[in-house]
Amino acid sequence: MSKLSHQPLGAQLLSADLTPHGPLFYNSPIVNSGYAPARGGVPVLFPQFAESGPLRKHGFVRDMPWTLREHRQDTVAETICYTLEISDQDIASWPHAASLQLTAEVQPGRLTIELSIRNAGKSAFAFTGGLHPYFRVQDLGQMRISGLQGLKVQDRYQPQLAVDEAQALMLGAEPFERLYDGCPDLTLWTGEKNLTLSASGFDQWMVWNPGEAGGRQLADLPDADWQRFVCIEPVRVTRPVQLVPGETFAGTLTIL
Ligand SMILES: O=P(O)(O)OC[C@H]1O[C@@H](O)[C@H](O)[C@@H](O)[C@@H]1O
Repeated sequence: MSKLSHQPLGAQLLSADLTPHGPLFYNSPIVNSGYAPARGGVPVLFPQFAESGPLRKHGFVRDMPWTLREHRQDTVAETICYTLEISDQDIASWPHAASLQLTAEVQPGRLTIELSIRNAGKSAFAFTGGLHPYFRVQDLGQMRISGLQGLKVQDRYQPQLAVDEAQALMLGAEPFERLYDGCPDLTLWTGEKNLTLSASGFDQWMVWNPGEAGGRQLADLPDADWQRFVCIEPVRVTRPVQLVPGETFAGTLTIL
């Protein structure tokens, strides 16, 4: 039986069943009509994180059809690989050429997701972005994240906060959006299990949840479901990735 489900739109991983933990990601039951990414799973953000530049929010590749190049499964592991080629003519506001590849591999006790981006054009470009996993939690009030203590932060709702001093991060009904300047290994207590999150290539964690009122404003999220996930996103935001022609960036997220 398949452990991964995914869709070509945005090369979005929708679910991953990790032995012995079970399903890792939240998926909204409200399916977006038209060509929009699903609310849940793991959207890919490129070449702009959120509203940190002039392009559309979170960039454009989550709204583009990728090509499934490989789907392999044996008794131990299951692997998928999607690619996307962008030419310098495709997006008027971003006249660059890039080859993107998203691979996900699940085996007992480990899920690895890798995003690689190659500058396939003739001039250098810079980008921000990353992976946007919606980790499923039993109840947001029980959820804890440890490993963030001592990191410098930029908090959307508490701009005066400079450093996170808490031993474990807990969220409530207020909206939460905090960019941590560093990407150490984290432990996520979901209310049912401890997951270890590690990243490479990315250099910041973004932690996001819309909160109760913010969740109600998201048309593709049932009113109570803000309590069922936390997004812990390995990203590049403050220090964009610079790629000269032919150069490749690789960023991974590993979940144990
Ligand atoms: O609703 P979207 O476009 O998928 O974005 C969800 C959230 O994603 C987070 O990464 C951002 O920090 C938030 O600002 C944003 O609201």
